[in-house]
Amino acid sequence: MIGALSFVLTTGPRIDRFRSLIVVAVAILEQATGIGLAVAIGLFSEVASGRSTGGLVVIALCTAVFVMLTQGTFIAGYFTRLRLQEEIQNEVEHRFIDVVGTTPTLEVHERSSRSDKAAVVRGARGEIGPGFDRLMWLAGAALALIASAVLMASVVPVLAALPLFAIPAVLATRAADRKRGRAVERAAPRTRLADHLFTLATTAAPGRETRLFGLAGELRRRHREEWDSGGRDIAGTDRLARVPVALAWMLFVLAYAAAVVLMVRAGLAGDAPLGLIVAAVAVSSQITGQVQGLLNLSFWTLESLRATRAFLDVVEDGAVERAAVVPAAPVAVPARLEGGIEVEGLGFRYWNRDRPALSGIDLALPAGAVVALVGENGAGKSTFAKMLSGLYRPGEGRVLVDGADLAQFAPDEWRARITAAFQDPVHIELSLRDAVGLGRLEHRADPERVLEALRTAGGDKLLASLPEGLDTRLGRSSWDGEGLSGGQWQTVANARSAMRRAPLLRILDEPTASLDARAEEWLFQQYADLGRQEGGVTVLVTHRFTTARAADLIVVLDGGRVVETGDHDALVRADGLYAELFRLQARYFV
Ligand SMILES: Nc1ncnc2c1ncn2[C@@H]1O[C@H](COP(=O)(O)OP(=O)(O)OP(=O)(O)O)[C@@H](O)[C@H]1O
Repeated sequence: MIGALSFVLTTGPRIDRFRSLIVVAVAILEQATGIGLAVAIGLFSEVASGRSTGGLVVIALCTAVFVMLTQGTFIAGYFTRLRLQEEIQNEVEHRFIDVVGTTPTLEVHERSSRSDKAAVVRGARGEIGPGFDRLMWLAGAALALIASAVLMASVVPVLAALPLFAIPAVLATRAADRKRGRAVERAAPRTRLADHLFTLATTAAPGRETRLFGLAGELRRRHREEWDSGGRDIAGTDRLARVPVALAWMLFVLAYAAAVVLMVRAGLAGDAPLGLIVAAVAVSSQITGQVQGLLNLSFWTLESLRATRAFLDVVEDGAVERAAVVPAAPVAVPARLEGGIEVEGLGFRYWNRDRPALSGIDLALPAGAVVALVGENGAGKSTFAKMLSGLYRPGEGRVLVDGADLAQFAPDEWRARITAAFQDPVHIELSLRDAVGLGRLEHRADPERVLEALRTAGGDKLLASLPEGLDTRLGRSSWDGEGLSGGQWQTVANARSAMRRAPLLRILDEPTASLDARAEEWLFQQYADLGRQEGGVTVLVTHRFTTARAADLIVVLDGGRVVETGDHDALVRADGLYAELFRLQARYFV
């Protein structure tokens, strides 16, 4: 929590010192209003008892100026406070994007110990921006409470101890909040699932299937179930945790009642001037409000601190991963592949799985070769492709690029030299020029380069069909753009991957799944020719044996292991799993 506190205290002033100063001033002045008015009433009654008209006028004027000053500062400072909160929020969100969007591996999205934390931050990130403001108001409220205690103590010294009776209530609230925080973290997998169900039920892409299968009611029911079961845990924790808060609060009320009795007695005994007693009684009437305010502010401040701590955890985990994955003195990625990529004893297990997804993989992928990865669903093809791109860290073994261990490369540098197209590509809803050009940021504005990439991916027909050519807006979820078919989105993604020239590794993870036969044939031929000319390794994950048979090397995976390798003729002769799967598929085409 100390780290979160120091982050909250320093981020505001670092981003905007002037606005932070105003926030501090407003927080303190606003809280001083009650005390100031109580003192004014005390002075008023003192002067009134001396029948001094001039004195009364001066005090009335001073009171009016004081009220105008405090309320004016509050009103004038309102937008400054909002603006500072937005600035902090912006900074935090940008940093979150930097960390979560650039960690070298996919662990932050897939390893639950990390993805749950990231989900908590996504859900509670709105609490981080107001953290500085809440903390300052909390400090202001604490100062006001102390000032009230001093005033009351000047009537009856023992009353200085009154705020101490508020401490158990504050501590109990803190403890209750900590328990709530843990319950929220425990409920994170359920809330994430509820979010997913909400997205399924309310967004465009799944809308077709949810209507066709009449899923709205079912999704609503499950969403409610997940939400309720997560919420029940939080509510149950809240209920138990609030009991000590209520008891501590009662203790304070009793102490307050005793304080009032003591002050009235001092007044009757003539132990203090009338004005002071009036001010002390006036201030004591505010104590409950002050303590209540203090408790509310501590709750909200703790919410901010908790969200900040989760954010800092995500940042720290990202830094730990970076330190483990990015070598201090990286080896340069070769300009061109000479020998090829070798895989030695490669093994990998997903974090929530008992069985490895890949084990004992030994392979040589020669430079310039087209390598087809085939195997049944769940055999490990996509996992292997992700290992080659460095998106997962090998549990065992290593990947060698021309003899250099992939782990010795800077991940960004390696990824800048490879390219990939996936079966379920991201629909980048921008102009066609951007959706393709983003494959190579440096050349995204170069129309020749974008057109060439579209040609390579067989996107000429798509381009010709769009009303504004490269400037056509794509997609209908984010704006009123051109709707594309599944195959057309796939073509855009394939073109994006073709923006990178002469990659050392080209991963094609079923990029032809939604393409027609002609488009698939064209695409495969293009990539095979490019790969052979440029000398990189082309890894093609496919279920279509008509495509796989043209590869230079076919690797058959089964249960995370390589069970066969060779070219089509050799594998058919070997009459193993490949031959069986090939015959099964061929049956439908002859
Ligand atoms: N993110 C993940 N977390 C946990 N397990 C996973 C994850 N992704 C895949 N797996 C598991 O790893 C194994 C290999 O999956 P992978 O996606 O690599 O198979 P595949 O051969 O590409 O399958 P398909 O042909 O269906 O695309 C499967 O048992 C799968 O359930």
